Amino acid sequence: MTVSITLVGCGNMGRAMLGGWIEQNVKPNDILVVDPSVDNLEIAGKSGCRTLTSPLLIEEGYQSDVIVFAVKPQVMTDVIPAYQALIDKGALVISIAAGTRISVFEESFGEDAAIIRTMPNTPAAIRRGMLVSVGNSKVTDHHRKICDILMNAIGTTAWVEEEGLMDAVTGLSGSGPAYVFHMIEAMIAAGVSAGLPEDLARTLAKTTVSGAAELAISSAEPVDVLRKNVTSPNGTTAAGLAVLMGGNALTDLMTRTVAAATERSRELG
Ligand SMILES: NC(=O)C1=CN([C@@H]2O[C@H](COP(=O)(O)OP(=O)(O)OC[C@H]3O[C@@H](n4cnc5c(N)ncnc54)[C@H](O)[C@@H]3O)[C@@H](O)[C@H]2O)C=CC1
Ligand SMILES: O=C(O)[C@@H]1CCC=N1
Repeated sequence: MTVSITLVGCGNMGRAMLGGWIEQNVKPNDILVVDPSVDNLEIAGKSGCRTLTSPLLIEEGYQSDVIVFAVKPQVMTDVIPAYQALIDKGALVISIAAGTRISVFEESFGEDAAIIRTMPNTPAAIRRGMLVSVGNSKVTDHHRKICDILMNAIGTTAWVEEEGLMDAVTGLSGSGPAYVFHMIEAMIAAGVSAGLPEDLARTLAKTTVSGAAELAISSAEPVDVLRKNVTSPNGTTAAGLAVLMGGNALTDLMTRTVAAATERSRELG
């Protein structure tokens, strides 16, 4: 099945998805990108897709199977009314905005519109994203199939049936890459402070995080067993983990981190 896509907003996340779709052989001809930023359109245009700075420039006969809204939550209500004609022609709506509820789209497009809210993350750019979706009652199996085609092209997908879960999804996997990047930054700084040259510390930190994540995904063992496999009795890892796990330090910090992001997602709604 081929899917024609209108991508509204081609910043960090729009670009990540676009890169993944093109890499997965979605035809550039089947993609229209709308974004007022000429710089961002220039980058998007390099993939061969069509680009426009405004929805006012969309020709009358144009239609697409799906409109993906990838603009900031704060401007969403101003942006979406200009796409009513495409919705009237039957386009499925997918929004990736943090916080913005399905009801915001229903209020603008009417209750018959099929709306999916998806939370991706930036590793979608290398087809390693995590994408979680929830749909309204107008979303059919056909719509789910369209969404799955787009999202499977750029990562691992899951559906939830309860929209309320999307705030915690956003707090964990949507924002999660930033937590991991910061952990890599902290590991580099720690390596330097332990005496390593910065270049070497950077390579060691990135490769260790990437290798450990790959092992966690590919191994049949649960992650706590993988952790124990590294930890020799009275060895170096035990000494390090006594700091990281002492008083539940990292778990407490991560719980507060995800809770703060989850709460912010609720506020944005
Ligand atoms: N960056 C991330 O890791 C993730 C972001 N999101 C969501 O994705 C959405 C976009 O976030 P980012 O890409 O990070 O922001 P961004 O600021 O990088 O991109 C937003 C884009 O929207 C464009 N834009 C502004 N007004 C527009 C309009 N009227 N019509 C079309 N395009 C317009 C901007 O020029 C820009 O290119 C947000 O709603 C965010 O919550 C979701 C998951 C992860
Ligand atoms: O920081 C944000 O609001 C967006 C949503 C998830 C990741 N980035």
